[in-house]
Amino acid sequence: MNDLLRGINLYLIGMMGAGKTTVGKLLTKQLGYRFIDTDEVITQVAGQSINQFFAEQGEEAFRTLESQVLSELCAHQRLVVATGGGIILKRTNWGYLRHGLIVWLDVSPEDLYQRLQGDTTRPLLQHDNPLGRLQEIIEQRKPFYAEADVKVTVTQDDTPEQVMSNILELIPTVLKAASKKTSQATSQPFEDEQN
Ligand SMILES: Nc1ncnc2c1ncn2[C@@H]1O[C@H](COP(=O)(O)OP(=O)(O)OP(=O)(O)O)[C@@H](O)[C@H]1O
Ligand SMILES: O=C(O)C1=C[C@@H](O)[C@@H](O)[C@H](O)C1
Ligand SMILES: [Mg+2]
Repeated sequence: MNDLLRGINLYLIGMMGAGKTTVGKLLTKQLGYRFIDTDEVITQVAGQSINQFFAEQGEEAFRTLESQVLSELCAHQRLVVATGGGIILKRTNWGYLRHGLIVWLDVSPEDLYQRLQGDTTRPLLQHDNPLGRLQEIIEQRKPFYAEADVKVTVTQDDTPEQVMSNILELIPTVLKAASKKTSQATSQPFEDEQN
């Protein structure tokens, strides 16, 4: 697997509570990679919690800092990056994410709700109807998440270890498909010349 990945970063995307942090940490052990969480970096850089940041500086300022953090991670290799749930919203972020392999953890709103019940650290869920809010956000974001290289559907019975091993199984299939495309593209001019 490490030979196949050649040190490229893995970017985990998905809704808040999808398991990016939990599964990301498991993946680093398996791959000998380092773990980075963009939300944690933002918290450190800003010197305040995500909730405080949203309340005092607003979501737009958060998104700007999030992009800045992501852009700096591209310079590094062998990282598993757990991204913030909304990282997919900015087009420019996709340019950074595409430096590595993008893995979408797709979890139903009902399962997310179960996991996040009582959690007060996600500002976008401080709402009268958090399940309805989750459903709404997922509907808006699905087309963006679906642009990932790998989609992993996570069911209620999948443990974090199972999710990790599903990801590790899927990665070679996309990497091989990509290298096939590249070799076909580079062999094309040659064939043209012979014709
Ligand atoms: N496969 C799983 N099955 C059951 N619970 C899980 C699974 N993966 C993660 N969890 C639990 O769900 C909660 C959210 O997980 P985690 O913090 O890893 O999500 P996240 O995607 O990093 O969220 P955020 O975007 O808000 O940082 C945690 O309590 C975690 O223990
Ligand atoms: O889904 C979102 O927009 C967010 C998810 C979290 O990871 C944090 O980045 C923040 O709470 C915003
Ligand atoms: Mg997280």
